[in-house]
Amino acid sequence: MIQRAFSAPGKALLVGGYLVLDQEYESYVVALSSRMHSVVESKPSDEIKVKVISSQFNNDTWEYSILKNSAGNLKPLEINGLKNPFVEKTILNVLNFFNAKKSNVNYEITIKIFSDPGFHSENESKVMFNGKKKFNFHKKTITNVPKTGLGSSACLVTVLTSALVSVFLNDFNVNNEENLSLIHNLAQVAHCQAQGKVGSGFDVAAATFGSILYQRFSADLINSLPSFEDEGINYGEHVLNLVNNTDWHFTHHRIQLPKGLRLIMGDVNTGSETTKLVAKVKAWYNDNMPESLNVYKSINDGNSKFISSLTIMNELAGSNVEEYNLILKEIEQGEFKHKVLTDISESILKIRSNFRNISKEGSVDIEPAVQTELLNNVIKQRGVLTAMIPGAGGYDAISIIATNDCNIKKSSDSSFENVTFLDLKQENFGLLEEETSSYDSFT
Ligand SMILES: Nc1ncnc2c1ncn2[C@@H]1O[C@H](COP(=O)(O)OP(=O)(O)OP(=O)(O)O)[C@@H](O)[C@H]1O
Ligand SMILES: C[C@@](O)(CCOP(=O)(O)O)CC(=O)O
Repeated sequence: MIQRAFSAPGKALLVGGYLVLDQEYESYVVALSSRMHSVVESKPSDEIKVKVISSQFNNDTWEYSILKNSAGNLKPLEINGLKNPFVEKTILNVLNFFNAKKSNVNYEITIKIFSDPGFHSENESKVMFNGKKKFNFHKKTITNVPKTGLGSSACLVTVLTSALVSVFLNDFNVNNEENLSLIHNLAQVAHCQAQGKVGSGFDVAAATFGSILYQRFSADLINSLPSFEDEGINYGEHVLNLVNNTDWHFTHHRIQLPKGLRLIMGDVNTGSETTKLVAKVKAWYNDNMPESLNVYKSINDGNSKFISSLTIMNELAGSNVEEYNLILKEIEQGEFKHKVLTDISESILKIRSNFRNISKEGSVDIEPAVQTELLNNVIKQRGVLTAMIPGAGGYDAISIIATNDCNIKKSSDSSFENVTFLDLKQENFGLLEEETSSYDSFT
């Protein structure tokens, strides 16, 4: 019995929301310390069987037998009629990919999934700690536990893809760029198919590659895949060609927040309305051309200035420590004189102002008034560089970039009474292989 373990980080899209749905625009995505995990056990078998267990959520279990249809495509069938589209599509795409490569897929595979605190509401849960990992256990099934917007499905698909690929690809190595690209491409296909739509994919990209500047791939790459049910279609060949032999023309460049700064995530409400918000913004954009294009270009100018200013801070931290320490002191004192600080502050204010205009014109709550008031109070705090509403916006979260010593989390200011500051931080790395012993007593 071979055993391996993997983990992938949640995400926060700091700038680039909505625009990143268009290949033209770049986004700034921070990977978070809340991670999801997969522990895989496999042994050769006379036929392929896959069992996925999520013991934290009422011991949810999905068990698949694999059928071969008339065209030779492998179809996972959950033996108890249970549904988890993200698990099913991941198994479908990985199996058909390796089947097309003529790899032996006859293994009995058991994969245990774990999610760190942070992905879901901790209410009505029991914390279990084995001395290495801490997980919350719920008496409810996964779909009945409120989510927090960190990208649980993207992480699930990424760690599940990695677990399965590690069974069929003996020398699978998360430090190998080609292997990472394989995981990314397979996971994007499965995630989009499971969601029934093609978002920008920033969440799967962050789960795979970590904190990144990200520009999306063309949705046509995935939308043009045939269905594995299509008569006479060798689905696996199409997946193999898309995943291995196609340039996706997307970009991901590693980033990290400048030295001495950290990300603080505030949870304001559970649940996110991303799909509805995206539909409303798209309608506003199409109904208000060409003015809406000008608004997007203004937002993109803000995004670019934010990104370039953080790059300058990273360079100064290395090339001019004295100047950089003065910059950090200005943030701590709440008096921005240095151009790089005024540029960052003004770029986010410009982005937020444009999003408030879209909110008003499109009747869509990207930055609702209550969040505007909260953010305006947050940025007055000493040690805070800037603050924004991550991703699609709405009511559920705020992101803050602050100095390591900023004590906003301990503030008694009544403005923050509805904010739960999450116990997580930014991480640079995406997919990691973990020590299987870290999960002892949970597995
Ligand atoms: N630990 C887990 N075990 C099994 N399935 C999971 C787990 N975490 C997430 N999922 C799957 O992902 C689904 C949630 O994905 P969905 O796209 O609805 O939200 P999301 O955008 O990923 O959520 P969020 O960004 O809030 O984390 C769950 O209903 C479940 O099918
Ligand atoms: C609105 C969008 O650009 C970002 C959504 O981010 P989040 O799910 O709210 O973290 C959608 C997308 O990129 O797929």
